[in-house]
Amino acid sequence: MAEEKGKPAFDKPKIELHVHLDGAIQIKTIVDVAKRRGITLPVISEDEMRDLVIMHEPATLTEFLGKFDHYMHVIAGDREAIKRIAYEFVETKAKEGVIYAEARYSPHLLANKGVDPLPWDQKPGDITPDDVVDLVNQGFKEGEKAFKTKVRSILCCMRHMPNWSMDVVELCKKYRKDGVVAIDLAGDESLNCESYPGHKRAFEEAVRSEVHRTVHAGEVGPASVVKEAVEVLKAERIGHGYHTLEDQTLYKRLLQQNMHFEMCPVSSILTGGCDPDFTKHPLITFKKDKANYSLNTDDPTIFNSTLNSDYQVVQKYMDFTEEEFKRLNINAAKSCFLPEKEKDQLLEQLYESYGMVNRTGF
Ligand SMILES: O=c1[nH]cnc2c1ncn2[C@H]1C[C@H](O)[C@@H](CO)O1
Repeated sequence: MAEEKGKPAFDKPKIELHVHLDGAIQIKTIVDVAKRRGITLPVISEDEMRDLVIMHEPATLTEFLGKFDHYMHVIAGDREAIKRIAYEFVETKAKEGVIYAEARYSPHLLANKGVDPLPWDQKPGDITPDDVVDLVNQGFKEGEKAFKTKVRSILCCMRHMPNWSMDVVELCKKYRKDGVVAIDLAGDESLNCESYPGHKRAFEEAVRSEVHRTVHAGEVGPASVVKEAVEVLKAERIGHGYHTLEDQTLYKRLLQQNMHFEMCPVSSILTGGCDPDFTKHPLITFKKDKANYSLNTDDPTIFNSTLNSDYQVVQKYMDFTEEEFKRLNINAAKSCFLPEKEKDQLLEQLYESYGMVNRTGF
């Protein structure tokens, strides 16, 4: 995918709200850690590993989710590796011109203790989901010091693991003043919440405890999943949401409510969420309607992309202008899950760098 080359599509400070930490690991890190831990990978070189992990053609969400099986066992259950991926994440985002990012991950998928079932066929160890959050926090904090980009975490519940979800909301509560800003629900959207009440209970607790909420919905699944996210799980933002357009009543209502949509253009094609012809992309409608949305990479390792490739795609195929890039980043800052004071500071930073003296215009 990665277009890159030449001048970035939007060479100004950016905000990214939808990116999976475990979908943004450098291939070199995977190969290095595997060597150090004596883990045999299915291939030997970095190039072969890249070829195995990257999605080259549009496929399905299930095929895409299968890509994590190739490397998660290398990072999970290793303190040094978990901290390292967090630190390197900040470095990458700083290079991309991101001044604030919300990175998401499932603490359970990186743990090797206190998680049932143990993921990735690991041997039991001593890293709990709570330890994972602490390690990621350490990596982000050290990264912020070194690279000046601020990163906060969103903790993911996984659709197929409803018995983990109460743990996830408790971790969000425990770390709310220390790096964690929200809860999410990720994974296979065909598993709805009626059949998996664990998620509903966790999101009810999130509402009760004022933990911010975003939900993957309408990425490959129908508008009804978006409706469930908003009405049952009380989502404040929607991850992807392309298929919301199939229910015009819902779409109009969400437009009116100024719902934020976390859009991931490159991802949307490769997961089979949207038609591969970018000129027919739902994002064009969201833009025309001046909706509240952000642009995001989602899983840059697997999509072989950078934030700039997402910006390039919308510039090339959807006529995005510098004005629209500014507008959507301001909307992203307004819709981020930081405490109000920090949000205001972030907005100030954007207004200043965008030369918006009177702070209005959109
Ligand atoms: O685009 C996505 N849709 C649904 N689930 C996803 C997507 N990207 C990553 N995930 C899953 C796989 C990861 O292991 C998990 C937590 O980041 O979230």
